Amino acid sequence: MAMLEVRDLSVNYGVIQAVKNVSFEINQGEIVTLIGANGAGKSTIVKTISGLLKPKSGQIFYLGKEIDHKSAPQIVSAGISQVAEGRHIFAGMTVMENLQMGAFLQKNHDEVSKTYKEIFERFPILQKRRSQDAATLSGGEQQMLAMGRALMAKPKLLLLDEPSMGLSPLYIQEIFKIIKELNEKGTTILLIEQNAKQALSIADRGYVLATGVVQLSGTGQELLANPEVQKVYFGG
Ligand SMILES: Nc1ncnc2c1ncn2[C@@H]1O[C@H](COP(=O)(O)OP(=O)(O)OP(=O)(O)O)[C@@H](O)[C@H]1O
Repeated sequence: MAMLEVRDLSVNYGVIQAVKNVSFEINQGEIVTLIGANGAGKSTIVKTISGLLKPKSGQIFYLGKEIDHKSAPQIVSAGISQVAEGRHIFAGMTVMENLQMGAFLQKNHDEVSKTYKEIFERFPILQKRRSQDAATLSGGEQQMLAMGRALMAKPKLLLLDEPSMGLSPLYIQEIFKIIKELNEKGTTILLIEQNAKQALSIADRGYVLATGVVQLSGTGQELLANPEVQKVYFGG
């Protein structure tokens, strides 16, 4: 059984059909990437998995249970956390306060303290900046904070929407390294990226989306070697 199964999913914004009969699955322990141009429907899929949008038709199953009718907090409680595109940290709050917001569903204080420790080990810069307002962080640090905040909920499945967006090459390398390490430590990952080459090189499997439809799928290596992917995404 797949950890997450998206089955024949269609999502509309009014009359705009953003996602059309999309099906894919994520197995426990995998990094799966969805790649595609602007407007392909990637963010819409992520928002629908995390309960922020409702499908027009189709179903989403998580660990065998249908979740597409559940609320966003119920989905976080079930073990799925999202890091939204553009990060959306709370700019007027400190780093520590932002992390606290990520633990809003955690009742066990000892467990929360342990999670802080793990986050600070993973992102030492956040510990260094813990009393600073989040607005004063660099773009890369804000991305780390957004990831750290999502990890405070101890997700089994982490949804990352364009984590490399707007970052300098050095930070992009760092973020991809962290994603790989998180996965090696047991977090299953859905990675949405425009940075197709890097996403496919760390992904077990990938799906290529165009105008709301899955056009290609395969292992990360197969898609990297695919002439069509090379032409469209890597410039030939
Ligand atoms: N709130 C909205 N209202 C109306 N249409 C929307 C809305 N959000 C997205 N869309 C449309 O839905 C389609 C899919 O958008 P989506 O943001 O899911 O694509 P994406 O692949 O994530 O693109 P990007 O890489 O630019 O974030 C696009 O045609 C977009 O214009």
